Parts: sequence; structure tokens; C-alpha cells
Amino acid sequence: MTVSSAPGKVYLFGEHAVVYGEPAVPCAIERRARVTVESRDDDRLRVEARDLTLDGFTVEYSSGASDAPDVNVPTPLVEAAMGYVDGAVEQARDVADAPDAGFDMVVESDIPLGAGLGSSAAVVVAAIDAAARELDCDLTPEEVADRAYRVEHEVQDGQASRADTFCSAMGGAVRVEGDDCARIEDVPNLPLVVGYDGGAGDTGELVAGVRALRDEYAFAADTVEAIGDVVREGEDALAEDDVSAVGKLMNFDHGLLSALGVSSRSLDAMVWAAREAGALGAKLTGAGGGGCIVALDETPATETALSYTPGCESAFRAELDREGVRAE
Ligand SMILES: Nc1ncnc2c1ncn2[C@@H]1O[C@H](COP(=O)(O)OP(=O)(O)OP(=O)(O)O)[C@@H](O)[C@H]1O
Ligand SMILES: C[C@@](O)(CCO)CC(=O)[O-]
Ligand SMILES: [Mg+2]
Repeated sequence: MTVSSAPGKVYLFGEHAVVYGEPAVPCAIERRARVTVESRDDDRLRVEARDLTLDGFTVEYSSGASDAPDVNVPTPLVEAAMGYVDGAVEQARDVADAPDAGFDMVVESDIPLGAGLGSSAAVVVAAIDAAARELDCDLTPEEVADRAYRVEHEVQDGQASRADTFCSAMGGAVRVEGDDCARIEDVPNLPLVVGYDGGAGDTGELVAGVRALRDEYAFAADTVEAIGDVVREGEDALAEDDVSAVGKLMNFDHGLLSALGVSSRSLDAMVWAAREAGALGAKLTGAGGGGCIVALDETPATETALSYTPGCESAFRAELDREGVRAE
């Protein structure tokens, strides 16, 4: 039996624009997905995803066969989850040159689903690492990141950046621009606060919406480029330990993301509650549409204000996780 875990993330800057080659800076946070893998005697795959409903569910199907999974959760959710886990298993079989390897897998996660904290990337990264190790193949975090990116790219219909998967595999704060991925060492201590509206957004759909706007209007394409400019300024602010400038640039980034149509009433309400409570900055994180915001505040004021904000289901402090994928 092999167990791996990998962290979720928040974006300080640059989601969406990163899909079109602008830079982005995500930070891993101390909330993880854990995947347990055990080899089977046959080529089947049995997946238990405990977080997909309150009760969890079990799906059992043969690799490559068309058996309908035996489950009681909405089909699109199951299809997406199967896409991620299937994709991860394919990568591990490829690494180990074991096309017929079968597994029993259990997926557990502290990361809310579809809420902008990178649950999909964490599940794929942990699943590839655990399944490959179960087949006696140790991958470097960089190799896991690259293979996990291929899976996200496929599930998101060919529109994904390397940002979420690289960040989850490596941990810490990272910078991604196209195929260039690097860790940022010496990030200042960032007092991250997350607000969660209890909802979710469909990453594939939101990315497609931004792409359509960008194709239709030159000013939407300019908005995407402007996000790139905000990120570059943000990187300078991080290098100078200027946390209040980081906050100001997060606010600007949120405005541009909102113009691109990926915010929502509850995300905006949480962003304004954080700002009014004295946060240095606040923005949505991840694909948007619903889910989470991230704010900077070293005092408890933002967390308290969010907990009283209608539309906010929970608020919590998030610590930077310097460790990426790891064996448990
Ligand atoms: N614990 C889990 N068990 C099984 N599948 C999961 C789990 N967590 C996430 N997933 C899969 O990931 C999907 C959510 O991925 P999606 O990219 O839409 O959101 P996210 O990664 O949480 O947020 P973002 O990409 O905006 O940071 C779920 O619908 C499901 O298919
Ligand atoms: C919206 C997006 O930029 C981040 C989702 O967490 C999509 C991606 O980078 O693949
Ligand atoms: Mg995702």
C-alpha cells in the first residue's frame, strides 16, 4: 500500500491570464489531498472518492472498458473525477511500462472541490506519485508536475496552464510563465486569509468564457495582458518584501478578473468585506465563478468580518506550505 499527499494553493496573482502565456504566482497552502493506492491482481481500477458527496461514494470499473460506474452522485462530477483519476493512473502505467496494472484507490481531501484552491491538481499530483511508487517508480516532483499537467490539460479540454500542478508538486510560492516554472525562494511572510462561499465554479467553462471574450474584444485581450503587468509588479513587490504593495496589486488583479466575468456576487461581497475590515488586499483565487477569495491581513479582523458576511460559509487562515507532493 502506498500513500501520497499534495497541497492545494491560492493565487497571489495571475490566474486565467497564465493560460495565455502571462506569468502567475500561486502559493501552496497547508490543505492537502491524500491518495492511497494498492495494487490489484487484475487490471481493474476501484476508486473510492470520499469527498464527492457528504456520504462519499465508491465507483468500480475496468480500465478501458465501458462499464457504467455504480454511483449515486451527479454524472458530470463523477465524469470529471474519473477523468482525473484515470488520467493519473494512465501516467503511472506509462512510467512503469505496466499497461495492465490495476489498483484500489482511496481519495481523501481537505481542499474544497471546485473552489479555486486547486483540488483537482492536488488529487492528480498525489495520485500519480502514489500509483507510480506502488509500481516501484520514484518520480521527481518536477516529473510528477509535468505528468499532472498533461492530465489537467486533457480534462480541461486542452486549456490549462502548468501553474496549479507545478505549485502542488513543488510546494511553496512558484512562478509559472508558459513552460517556464520555478520556485520563488525568500517570499515574505504573507498573512493569508481565505473566505469560502460554499460554492464552486466549473474551471473548464470559466476558462472558455475568458477565451471567448478575448477573441471577441481587443480590450479583453488587453485586460489579460494587463493582468500580466500586475503580476510583474507583484513579483517586484514580493522581492522587496513590500506586503502592502502586494495587497494593492491583488486588489487591482481582482478588478481585472471581474471585468473578464469570472467573479460572482458572493466573491465580490467577501472581497469587499475583507477590504472594509482593513485587509491589505483581497481577490478571488483560481477559476472563480464561486468558491474562495484570498486576502492579506495579519490581524483577526478580516477573518471575523468574513464570518459575519452573508454568502460566506467559512473563513480560515491559510499557511504557506513549503512542501509539495510527499510520501505519507
Ligand atoms: N477529493 C476529491 N475526490 C475526487 N475528485 C476530486 C476531489 N477533489 C477534486 N476532485 C476533482 O476535481 C474537480 C474540481 O476541479 P476544478 O479544477 O474545477 O476546481 P479546483 O481545482 O478545486 O479549483 P481551481 O482549479 O479553480 O483552483 C472535481 O469536480 C473533481 O472531479
Ligand atoms: C483559471 C486557471 O488559470 C487556474 C485555475 O486554478 C486555469 C489554469 O491555469 O489552468
Ligand atoms: Mg483545478
